Amino acid sequence: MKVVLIGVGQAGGKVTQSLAEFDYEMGFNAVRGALAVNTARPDLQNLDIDTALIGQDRVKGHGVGGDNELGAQIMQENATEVLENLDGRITTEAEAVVIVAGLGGGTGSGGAPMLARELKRIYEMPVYVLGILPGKDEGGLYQANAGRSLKTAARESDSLLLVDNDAWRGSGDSVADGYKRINDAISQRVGLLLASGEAVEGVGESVVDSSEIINTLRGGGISSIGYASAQASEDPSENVNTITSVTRNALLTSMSLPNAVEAESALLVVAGDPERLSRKGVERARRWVEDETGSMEVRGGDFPLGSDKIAALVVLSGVERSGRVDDFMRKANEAAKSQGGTVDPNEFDNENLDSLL
Ligand SMILES: Nc1nc2c(ncn2[C@@H]2O[C@H](COP(=O)(O)OP(=O)(O)OP(=O)(O)O)[C@@H](O)[C@H]2O)c(=O)[nH]1
Repeated sequence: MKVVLIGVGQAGGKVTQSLAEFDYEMGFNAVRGALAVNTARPDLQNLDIDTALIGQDRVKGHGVGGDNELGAQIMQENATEVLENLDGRITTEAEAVVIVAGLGGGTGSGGAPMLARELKRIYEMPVYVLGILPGKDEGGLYQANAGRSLKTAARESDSLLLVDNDAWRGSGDSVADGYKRINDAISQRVGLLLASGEAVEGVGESVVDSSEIINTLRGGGISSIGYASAQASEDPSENVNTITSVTRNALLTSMSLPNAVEAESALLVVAGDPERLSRKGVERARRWVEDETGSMEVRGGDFPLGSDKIAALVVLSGVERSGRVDDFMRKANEAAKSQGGTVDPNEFDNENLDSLL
């Protein structure tokens, strides 16, 4: 799937750069444009992709210090300028736009949903938000910001792909090492998903294309992604079990939103050397995903890739009713109250979330 990426805020810019680099190094060419937008000048100076500094009149290039309402306002005032940076590429090259942001800060958390709204007013194509949830040890302001931003981003975009900062962090990692590992993991998983819709080798009926990604996410709400791989045998008949076991690992141990398995729809992409892939294995794994997620809408397909490994990439859509999202919203609500108690006590309850989605 050909996309334009727009990173908003510090985390958004870093992850966007990491995704663009992965796509370039792998030669996939799914990323047709990458722009980082921020209110903080120093965060942009560290990046090699195109950048746009906004809100200089308000914060003088210093960032919004976690104030996501200010982040949203600044984006609203500057959306036209941001879009001008990208217009040519969005209209001529892209099948979708992906906005990337950390949901805990100010610029990305407030700016990403606002930008999604502006893009949707102008373009027909899907607009997705890749949102990073603060880990459970991060401060109350981050949790409260993310709670608010999560609801709005899910409402304003065609799908909010959530990555929990605790999901792929190594146990002994420093904060910086942890970010590097998580950003690499995001790039690999999301990068492979985008590239899977662009596969050119061994084209056949079973190869995943962009429309399957778009249709899987069509229901809106919150989505998540997982990945696992294993060594493949040269004989495809010996890989039936390998395909089912990598699919189990991806869904049960490696999702970007852990413990959220129940879903409205799903996509299983099995990547590997076409000579080694087993149709029977892919179909068996796809049926297993149906049983596990309780979804009747599970798409499955291949991604031909020159490799001696087999990998499973699982995308779940409509996971907002999972206990994991409820838990997060409860904590965000408590954090919001302890930040000054200005939040409507019902704002984060589940029914309210349902009606917003
Ligand atoms: N995965 C990941 N998360 C990050 C990274 N950098 C920051 N974060 C997370 O992003 C959230 C903070 O958002 P930032 O992007 O730093 O903030 P911002 O949008 O630039 O907003 P302001 O700094 O308030 O102007 C926190 O939850 C951090 O843990 C990164 O490189 N990778």
